[in-house]
Amino acid sequence: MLRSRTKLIELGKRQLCRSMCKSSELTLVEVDDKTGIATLTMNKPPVNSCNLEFLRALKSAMKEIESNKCSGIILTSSNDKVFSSGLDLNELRQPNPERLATFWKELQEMWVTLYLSNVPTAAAINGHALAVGCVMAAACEYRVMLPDFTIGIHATKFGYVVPPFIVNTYLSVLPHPVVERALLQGKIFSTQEALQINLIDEVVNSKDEALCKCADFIGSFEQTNPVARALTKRQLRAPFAKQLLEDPETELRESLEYINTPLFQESLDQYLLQLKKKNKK
Ligand SMILES: CCCCC/C=C\CCC/C=C/CC(=O)SCCNC(=O)CCNC(=O)[C@H](O)C(C)(C)COP(=O)(O)OP(=O)(O)OC[C@H]1O[C@@H](n2cnc3c(N)ncnc32)[C@H](O)[C@@H]1OP(=O)(O)O
Repeated sequence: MLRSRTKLIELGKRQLCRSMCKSSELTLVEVDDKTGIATLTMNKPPVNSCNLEFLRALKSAMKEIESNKCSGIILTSSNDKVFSSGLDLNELRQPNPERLATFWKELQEMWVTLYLSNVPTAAAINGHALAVGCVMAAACEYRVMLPDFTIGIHATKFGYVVPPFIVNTYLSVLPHPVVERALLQGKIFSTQEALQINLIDEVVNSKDEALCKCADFIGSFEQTNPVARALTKRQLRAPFAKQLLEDPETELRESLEYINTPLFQESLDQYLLQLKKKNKK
């Protein structure tokens, strides 16, 4: 009882000393004056689907947080049911070639920025995290999730080949056989299933609790040297990012080619129809 009261007081304090750092329409950044932890809230209605502008806003918010020497990043969502629904599929449908190339480059850069961030990163998953939404959470160092939501990469279910950097994000969190089965089945996990396979670290009952856990995780590095920590993290993660760091053009070319195939475009049309139909029922 006493412990939970102390926790609540602690939570209150944390909320009080939070100050706004910088926000755009699509992202909101709040920095805790005491801890230096930045909470980056995704705010693209209705479901945080990643279009070009949103990917740009996310990347620029992360870079700004790093350059302000914040002590860590907590990634979360302003929507209390959806963390992120992944890529905005409208960006991939009958695309304008120039915009698609810019979009895909932004995706690559946003991923590299988050995956190799110098500061500790944690995801407070307060809603469904699908496809690239799951990838963003998995690119963080720590994940805590609310019950009764879903998380996973279901690309193969609707006819998409999974790009290598997405495979690699899973591989840096989960063992190879688990990744293989999950990606080939296009498996979407419930919160409880995600905990069982260690795709997430903990389950909590509220967003505030999720933010608190993430702050505690980031605080656990207080006694480490930030430069040594960042370089060690980079060393551990570089093999998974090697391909994108050394040759982003090949990944870009292969993805654009694939997105422009009739096979991809047809399955995308069908999938988008299904998504819209669901809402008309
Ligand atoms: C060898 C080289 C290979 C290279 C391969 C290259 C390319 C392959 C590309 C593969 C990459 C995939 C990564 C992705 O991230 S694809 C995105 C996949 N995401 C999804 O499938 C999520 C779909 N959404 C949902 O399941 C649900 O929306 C939800 C997230 C569970 C939320 O449900 P709910 O709260 O009920 O909201 P609605 O369903 O009503 O959605 C509201 C509104 O938003 C539209 N919408 C939802 N998600 C997306 C999206 N990802 N993109 C675009 N639009 C989306 C939905 O249609 C609704 O619109 P209307 O209000 O107009 O009906």
